[in-house]
Amino acid sequence: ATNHRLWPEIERMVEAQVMMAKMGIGECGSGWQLFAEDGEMKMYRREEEVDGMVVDPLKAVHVVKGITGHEVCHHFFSPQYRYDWETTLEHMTVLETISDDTLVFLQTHKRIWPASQRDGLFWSHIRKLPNEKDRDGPDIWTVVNNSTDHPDYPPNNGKCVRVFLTVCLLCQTTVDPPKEGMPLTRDNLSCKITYCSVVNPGGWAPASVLRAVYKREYPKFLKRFTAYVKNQTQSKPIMF
Ligand SMILES: CCCCCc1ccc(-c2ccc(S(=O)(=O)CCO)cc2)cc1[C@H]1C[C@H]1c1ccccn1
Repeated sequence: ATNHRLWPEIERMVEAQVMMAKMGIGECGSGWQLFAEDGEMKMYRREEEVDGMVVDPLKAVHVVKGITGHEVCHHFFSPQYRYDWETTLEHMTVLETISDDTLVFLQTHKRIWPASQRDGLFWSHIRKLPNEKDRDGPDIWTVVNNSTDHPDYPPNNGKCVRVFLTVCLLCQTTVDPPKEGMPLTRDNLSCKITYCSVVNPGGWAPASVLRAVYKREYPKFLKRFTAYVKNQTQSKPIMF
């Protein structure tokens, strides 16, 4: 729905986030340090603080066989799967359905001692993008999540401290064509996933605690989420 109050912001954020996600780590500016690696998954972060609070930008790249970018983005965007893969989630509500590709979420995350509990209120938008490199190749799919306001849920008015986040999941599918006359199967699929996130914890939390939490939670999240998508799709028809 292009006539919604958030539309100009969504357009601007999607364009900016997709451009950043497409850039390699080298081009993304200096200061990226590899902090986690597991097979094809590589996680980088930049150490940044705003008003003394850790807001380390994170960029992860991963290559997963047997699934498509559409399937990855569909399972990331759609609320009905979220409790299955988002382990730090305590509660999730869809506050607004702006259109079938744009939702507003309110999420409370489990408290991480000794910091106080956090919640996040953000719009989430899923979009298919043309594959510029290979016109007749599979499309690129992306989901962008960005903090927003909602009149009924002002920040920090209850038990939770409101986090401010911007997240971009960008997926590029590659099809390795089967032998002449053989059917296309999931063995011919590979998906390059780029996950970028900046989470401002919203209120003070010890830098050492935050960095330890991110170091533990982000690799776990991406591994668990991609394994979940593989599991959910393995016996289903391919969704391009
Ligand atoms: C003292 C801790 C303060 C920060 C707590 C917090 C809040 C939200 C978030 C977060 C919110 C949304 C997203 S998402 O990618 O849009 C998916 C939808 O859920 C992702 C991560 C993260 C964390 C930090 C736990 C850390 C953490 C890291 C990866 C996963 C879960 N938790």
